[in-house]
Amino acid sequence: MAHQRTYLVLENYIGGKFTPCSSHIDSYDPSTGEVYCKVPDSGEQEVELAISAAQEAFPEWSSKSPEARSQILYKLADLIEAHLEEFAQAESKDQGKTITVARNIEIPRASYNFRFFASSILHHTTDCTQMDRMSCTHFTTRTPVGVAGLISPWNMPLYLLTWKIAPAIAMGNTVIAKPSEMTSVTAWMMCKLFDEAGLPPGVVNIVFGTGPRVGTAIVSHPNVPLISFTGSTSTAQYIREASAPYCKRLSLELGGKNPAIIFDDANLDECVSTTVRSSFSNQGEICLCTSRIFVQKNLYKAFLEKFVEASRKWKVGLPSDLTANMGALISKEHLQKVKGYISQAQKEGGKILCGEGIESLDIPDKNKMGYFLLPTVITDMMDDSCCMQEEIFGPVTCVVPFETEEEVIQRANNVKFGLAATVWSQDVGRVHRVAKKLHTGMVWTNCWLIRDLNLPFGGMKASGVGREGAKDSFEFFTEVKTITMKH
Ligand SMILES: NC(=O)C1=CN([C@@H]2O[C@H](COP(=O)(O)OP(=O)(O)OC[C@H]3O[C@@H](n4cnc5c(N)ncnc54)[C@H](O)[C@@H]3O)[C@@H](O)[C@H]2O)C=CC1
Ligand SMILES: N/C(=C\C=C\C(=O)O)C(=O)O
Repeated sequence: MAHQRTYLVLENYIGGKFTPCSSHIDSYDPSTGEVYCKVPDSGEQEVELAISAAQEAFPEWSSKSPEARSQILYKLADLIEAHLEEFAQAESKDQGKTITVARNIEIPRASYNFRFFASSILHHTTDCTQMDRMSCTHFTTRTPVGVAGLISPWNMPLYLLTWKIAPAIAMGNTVIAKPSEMTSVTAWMMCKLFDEAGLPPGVVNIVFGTGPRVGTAIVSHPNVPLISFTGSTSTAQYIREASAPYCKRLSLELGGKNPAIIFDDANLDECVSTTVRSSFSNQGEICLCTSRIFVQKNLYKAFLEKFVEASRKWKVGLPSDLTANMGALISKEHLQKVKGYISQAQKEGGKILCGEGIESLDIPDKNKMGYFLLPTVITDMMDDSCCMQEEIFGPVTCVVPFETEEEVIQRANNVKFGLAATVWSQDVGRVHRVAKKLHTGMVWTNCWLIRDLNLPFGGMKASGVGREGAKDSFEFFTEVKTITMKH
């Protein structure tokens, strides 16, 4: 008898109920290249139902006290934490990331996102000014905006989705959310917890499917006044155009081409180990990953030697391997795209020092069709080459020398993106000068990716519009009104 394959079949979550979909998209296990899950291929009809459910839930949810909403968010955080291991296993299988990253970083952060905004809404204040000469007091009020459209990517699935859902509902909005069709499993699992957490039906609706069908229907819907999106700059451009007729409020968190600037007085061991991490964490699939490393001439040779040695030790393995530093990339297409950049670099005169084409992968036979790639270090690249200008979003990084502070600032700024940078030096004055002159939304000095969720997260130039964080998300997810009282 022929062996019948069984798949994990996801359902939309609309108005507090799981609703099946008649057609599905194949979702692949990146470590084997095999289909293991079927994701609803929803369209306009499902989006309409979800927006209606969100509109219906809005009056009651938005009039709840912050304390009441906060309790529900805390409960949801507790429930995610109680199921941490199931979420971590599912995220690692669905995305290809290591179980270590899913278990120790991403799922705990998804739970913390709810806890963070559950607390932060209890401490909001609004502005008030006095105008005694006119016998007036002015003050502002803030109210939720309405139905929030939230679209998230595949690189940190639950972590980035909850970073949007938590502030949106904490401030009293209701939600239609669309995770990436490539990584929908943990969002679906989270829906199973909403009822137990006490979230009323319709407050969060999740519609699974592709960008062109579900995403387009959300961003061009007149009853969704606000869109928060994380993903590529090209999709963001489309969203700006599609939403323009409705004057929607947009928060766009996009790609980066993040420089590491390493001066010759930097602590070499620390900057090598952190820059390996910043280049290759999560397979280089984080918008904050370093992909251009500028090293001051006197340190260049020593840095390169140690950096290549450390990159070779950055172990690629199965996502379930506890000793692996890196798992599989998200998809076959993405793997081809990243490899394409490496070939292009060689055509443009680049020299590959380790990784793709130099060493071989050590992966079990049953995973040979998985989307694995070794951490790859390239030198001898011109600043205007593809690999130095475009977002690769994979484990590929370029190392180039520089001589002076002025020169490196100009070269680091010479890309269309402006998300994040790292600066390495023991000269405090220099660190401050350089950080101020970089055209990026975030600068980490002598460290990387240490986050205070209170402070603004986001980029300049093609890296985005708007910021997320305690105060910024409060402002984005609420409508402000100025009231003047004459007395
Ligand atoms: N966090 C980041 O900065 C991310 C950057 N990227 C960059 O984008 C490149 C392409 O990756 P993609 O998966 O194609 O990113 P993408 O921007 O197309 O996908 C992000 C989200 O947008 C949705 N989407 C796609 N088309 C849409 C549309 N027309 N309307 C509304 N939503 C839409 C997707 O379904 C997904 O949920 C990557 O190689 C990487 O360079 C991708 C994902 C995350
Ligand atoms: N937005 C992304 C990463 C965020 C990291 C953080 O909030 O700590 C991304 O990769 O798109």
